[in-house]
Amino acid sequence: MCGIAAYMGRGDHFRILVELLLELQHRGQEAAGIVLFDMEAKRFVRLAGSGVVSNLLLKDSARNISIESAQGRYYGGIGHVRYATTGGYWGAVIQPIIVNTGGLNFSLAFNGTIANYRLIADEIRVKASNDSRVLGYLISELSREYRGDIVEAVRHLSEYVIGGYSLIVLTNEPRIIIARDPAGYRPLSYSLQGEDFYVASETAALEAVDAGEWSEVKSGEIISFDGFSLEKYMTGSAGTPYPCVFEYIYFSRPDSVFNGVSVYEARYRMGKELAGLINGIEVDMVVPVPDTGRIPALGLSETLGLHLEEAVIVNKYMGRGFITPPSHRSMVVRLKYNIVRNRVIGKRILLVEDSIVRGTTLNHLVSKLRYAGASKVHIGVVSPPFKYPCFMGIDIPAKNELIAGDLIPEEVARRLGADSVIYNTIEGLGKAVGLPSLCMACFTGRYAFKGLSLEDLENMVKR
Ligand SMILES: O=P(O)(O)OC[C@H]1O[C@H](OP(=O)(O)OP(=O)(O)O)[C@H](O)[C@@H]1O
Ligand SMILES: NC(=O)CC[C@H](N)C(=O)O
Ligand code: SF4
Repeated sequence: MCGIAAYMGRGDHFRILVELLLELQHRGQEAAGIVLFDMEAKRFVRLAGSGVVSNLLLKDSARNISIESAQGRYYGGIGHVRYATTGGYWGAVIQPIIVNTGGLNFSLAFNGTIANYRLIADEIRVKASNDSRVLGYLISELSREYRGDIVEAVRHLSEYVIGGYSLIVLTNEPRIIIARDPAGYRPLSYSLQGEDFYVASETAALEAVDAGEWSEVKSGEIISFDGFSLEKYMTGSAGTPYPCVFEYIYFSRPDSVFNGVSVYEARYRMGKELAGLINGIEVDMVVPVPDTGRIPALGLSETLGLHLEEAVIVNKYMGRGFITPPSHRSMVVRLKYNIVRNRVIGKRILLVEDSIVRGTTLNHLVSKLRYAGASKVHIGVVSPPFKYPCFMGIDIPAKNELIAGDLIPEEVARRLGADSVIYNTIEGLGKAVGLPSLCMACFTGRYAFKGLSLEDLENMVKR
C-alpha cells in the first residue's frame, strides 16, 4: 500500500511534499520519490531513492532542489512512498515515474495494483516488469486516442484495468490530475485553499501539514487542477464502491477518515464487536500488540471491563513488519517487540491484534510472552481469518503463505503456540465499519471483477 501526495500553489513545493510524504511513511518504507515541474527549464526534476523519506534529504541534489524550491522555481509537484506489490522490492521501479512517449510528457504516482499489467503490456506492445510503468504507458496510449486529453484517458482506464488504483498525474502544462478507481479501493483526499492545492492518500497527512479543510475524492471521481480552476469528472463506468476493509483494520492511520468513516472509531468498534465473542476463557489483562492493535484493544477492554496493560513495548525505529520485504521481515519483527516481564509473570493474557496474515508477528510475540512468564496467552484478532490473496493493492500473498489459509482457529493457535485464537466475524467487522458495501475478498474470496474466478486472477498475476 503506497502513499501518494501532490502540491501546486504559492508555497515551497519541495518542503510541502517532503512533509506530506513523512506523514504517509506508514504506507511504504521501501522507496520514496518526488517529481517537481521546473518552470524555467520547462522540464521535470526528480529526486528518488530506496528507503524512507528522510533518506531523500541526504542525497547530493536535495540541497539544490530545496534552495530552488524555496526561491519559487518549481510549480506543481507529486510524491510517492513505496510498498511493493508487483515487480521487485526496495528500489525496483521507484515512483513517481516520468512518461515521455508519443509527444506526451507527464509524471505518475499511484497506489494500488494492476493485476493484469502483463496482459496490458502485451496488448500495447511495451516491455515492463512492474505495474506502474504499464499504467503510465496505458494512460499515454489512451490519451493519444482522446487527442492528448489525459482526463479522458483516466475516465476510460477502468475499462482496461483489473485491480485497484488511486493515482496522481502531473503534466508539463503543468496540471495535476487525481483519481480513485470506480470501486474506490484506495483512499485519496485533497484540499484547495485559494490557489493552493494539496493532495494526500490520507486525510491525516493533510491535517498534519495544516492544509486546511479537506475532502475525499469520491470513488470513480477525477479532479483536475491547473493552478486556477478545479474541475471534477466522473468515470463513465462508476458502479458500487468497494473500499478496502484492510485500510480500516491496519493500513490507514487511525487519525484518518476514509469514506466519511473515522478509522479510529471503526477500530474501536472492531474491538467492541470482538468483545462479544470472548467467552469461556479467564484472563487477567488485555495486552495490545502495538501499534495497530492498540485502539481495538481499548474498545475490547472497555467493553469487557478488563484491565489494559501495555506490556509489549515496541521499538518504533523498526517500522512496520507486515510491509517489510521478506528478506528482512523476520529480523524486523524479532527486534521490534520486547516484554515488560514483571507485568506479565504468572498472568493470563488476552493479546489483542488487528490482523494475523502470515503469522510472523505472533510467532515471535507469543514465544516472547511465554519466555517472560505469562501463564496463558490467548489471542483476540479483530479481523476474520485471511484466506485469499489480494489483487487490489495489498501484498496479501498466495493461500499457502497465509497462516489461516487452510487451518481452523484451533490449528492456528497451535502453530502460534497460543492457548486459543478468537477471530472476529465478517458480519461483526462489517458492522464496525458501518458502510453499505466494502471489499472483504481476502476473507470471503468474493472479488468484484465480473466473470473472473480466484483461479483466473491467480493465473493472470502469475503469467
Ligand atoms: O501476521 P503477520 O503477517 O505478521 O501480519 C500481521 C501483523 O503485521 C502488522 O503489524 P506491523 O508491524 O506491520 O505494523 P504496526 O506497528 O502498525 O502494528 C499487523 O498489525 C499485525 O501485527
Ligand atoms: N503499494 C502500492 O500501491 C504499490 C504500487 C505498485 N503496485 C508497486 O508495486 O510499485
Ligand atoms: S482483498 Fe482484502 S486487502 Fe485486498 S482490497 Fe479487498 S479487503 Fe483490501
